[in-house]
Amino acid sequence: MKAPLKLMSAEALADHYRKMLVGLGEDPEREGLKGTPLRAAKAMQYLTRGYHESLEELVNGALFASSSDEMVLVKDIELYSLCEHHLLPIIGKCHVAYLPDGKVLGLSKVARIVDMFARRLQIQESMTREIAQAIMDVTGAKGVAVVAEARHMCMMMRGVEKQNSTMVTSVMLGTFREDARTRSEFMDLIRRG
Ligand SMILES: Nc1nc2c(ncn2[C@@H]2O[C@H](COP(=O)(O)OP(=O)(O)OP(=O)(O)O)[C@@H](O)[C@H]2O)c(=O)[nH]1
Ligand SMILES: [Zn+2]
Repeated sequence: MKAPLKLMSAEALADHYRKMLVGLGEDPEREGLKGTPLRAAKAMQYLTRGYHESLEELVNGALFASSSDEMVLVKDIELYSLCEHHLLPIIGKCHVAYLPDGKVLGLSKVARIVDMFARRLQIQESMTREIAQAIMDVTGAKGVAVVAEARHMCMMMRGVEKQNSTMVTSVMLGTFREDARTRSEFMDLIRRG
């Protein structure tokens, strides 16, 4: 997913929030709302900051030579994203595994890669695929598996108003796709409490 073509300053974006408040029948000059347009603009910029991050800068060389060819799994990484249809939160967790091929990635970088794609306007399917592909590109692993489990506020707070459904998406690349045993080892590990 590409970054937006033209970026606005927080102040310019705040003007739009001010208009939105008026459109919603509110008074943006009342005491409680005075700072809100700028705060909301900055919050939205923060929640979409993933557009402006680069994989290279984020990984910052934290790739280490290793002869291990055993599965590396980072599970239960918190996920906060925004759905591109309603701009409402997607909240959940993500499990990322890879089979190293001579290189392992700094542990925190796995979570940073998840955030880089979560902090955009997303649909869960694309986000899952983008995370998997990025882990593959960075590590040159033999295989990558990503499972995301999330709740969509657009389905809970409005619309169909279902409070208990979770969307689960998975992307398997390389060995995880080709070898059922590797895939089921991963699935067993993430299901374990
Ligand atoms: N596949 C997929 N769908 C999503 C995701 N996030 C939101 N949606 C869905 O996007 C769809 C948009 O449908 P529309 O009919 O255009 O919008 P809507 O009238 O607000 O739909 P309702 O939510 O059913 O009220 C809805 O079915 C949402 O549940 C996502 O990450 N993946
Ligand atoms: Zn939505």
